[in-house]
Amino acid sequence: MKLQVALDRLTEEECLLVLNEIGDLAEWIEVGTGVIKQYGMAIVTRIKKNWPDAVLVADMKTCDAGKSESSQAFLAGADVTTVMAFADDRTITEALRIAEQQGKQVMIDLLGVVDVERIDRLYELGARLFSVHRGKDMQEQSGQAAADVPFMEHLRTLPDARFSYAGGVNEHTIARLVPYRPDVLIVGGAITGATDRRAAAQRIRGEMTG
Ligand SMILES: O=C(CO)[C@H](O)[C@H](O)COP(=O)(O)O
Repeated sequence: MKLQVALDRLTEEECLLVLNEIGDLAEWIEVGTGVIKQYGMAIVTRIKKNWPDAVLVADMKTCDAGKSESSQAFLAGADVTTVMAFADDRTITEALRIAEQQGKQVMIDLLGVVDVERIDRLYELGARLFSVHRGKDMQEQSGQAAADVPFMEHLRTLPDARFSYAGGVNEHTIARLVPYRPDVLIVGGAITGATDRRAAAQRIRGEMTG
């Protein structure tokens, strides 16, 4: 299980500061959608240059123009770009085609998906990396997304499929996720918003392996 640290709602300098503090504890680094909107693709390039060994995820959340947005992300230095599961099939296939051409990956964000049939269709289209995602605004409601567990169980049955889990993961909620063996755990605020970020990241890593 890999740790992906999500850089969300931070300034460029804060992103670099966070990575200096905890970058060695995360195998995957995500440049958040809002950060990309604020600073453009240049911040993806800058982070890749400073952290060349990490798997760099540009959280583009593409929902149209799959070819051009995926190309943009990969050209900037991303290893993985995100595409929304509800996008048109053509958007998905174009993003997957560009990724394959360039030896990169597309992570399909399942935010908003309510049935496993869509997951099966995405798999049929060639998607192999998924993100089970409980959105920031969804987290305002109590409880977990009803589909989280069925989605994780279903994804485990698909040959070669890998998945991440994102949304409200912290040292308390992690215990319920570990049994489903996500390939990547995405953690944003619980690390970036902690007073002692390194201690928080270390505790989360401890929960992942322990
Ligand atoms: O949009 C995201 C992933 O697509 C966020 O980066 C992810 O949900 C992490 O957020 P947090 O841990 O703060 O809830």
